[in-house]
Amino acid sequence: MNLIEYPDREMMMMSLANKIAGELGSVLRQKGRASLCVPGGTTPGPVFDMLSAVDLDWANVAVFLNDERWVAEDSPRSNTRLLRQRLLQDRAAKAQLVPLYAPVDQPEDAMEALAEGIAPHLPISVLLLGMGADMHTASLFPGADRLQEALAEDAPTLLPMRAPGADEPRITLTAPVLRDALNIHILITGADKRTAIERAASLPVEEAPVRAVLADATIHWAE
Ligand SMILES: O=C(O)[C@H](O)[C@@H](O)[C@H](O)[C@H](O)COP(=O)(O)O
Repeated sequence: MNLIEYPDREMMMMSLANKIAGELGSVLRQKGRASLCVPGGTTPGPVFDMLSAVDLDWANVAVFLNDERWVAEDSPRSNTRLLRQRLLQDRAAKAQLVPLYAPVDQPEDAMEALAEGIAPHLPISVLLLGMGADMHTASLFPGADRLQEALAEDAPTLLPMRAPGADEPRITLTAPVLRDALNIHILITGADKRTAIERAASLPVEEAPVRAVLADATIHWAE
């Protein structure tokens, strides 16, 4: 497992923001455009703040979430809201936000249209993921209703997901789409998540969905 341990969170966030900016810059130089796929949740905010100030050709960067909670965009639980507030600011305000949410009742009602929006931006140039202590990543939760479908090699780009560990219905990128990313980073903090990711390496993917991306990922950890 490729895990980098940092002396503290601030150094980790700075170093990761630099790494992501470097990888985006190199894809932009090669292809003229790039995509950045990021998690919501409580951990990545400081990386977003630092990235938003970086001098990059943001106008040619498509930004989208790993997964979204099916709540209105003004809900404090909305990952899209977090993206708008913390990443799509300053220089990064020029980036193109590709939605993973639409104001309809259920994720099923918007899934096809949202997947069509994502398709032109695949494969993902830089993928940043979070992880829960239950070893879920994106909304690939252990025990989720459509986990098997989302782990399949021929999974569609997006799937709706409902899980005991999730408060609301979700929509998520599926395992093959995540795994195809050119650069994969997992950002975790705290002793619980360190233990969890180490356990994940020896568990079946159905019990530890993060395992679907582990082989190709760099894990960034600080206490
Ligand atoms: O919408 C979400 O919840 C995320 O995208 C999810 O996969 C997240 O990365 C983990 O749950 C970790 O969340 P924390 O950083 O809040 O622990």
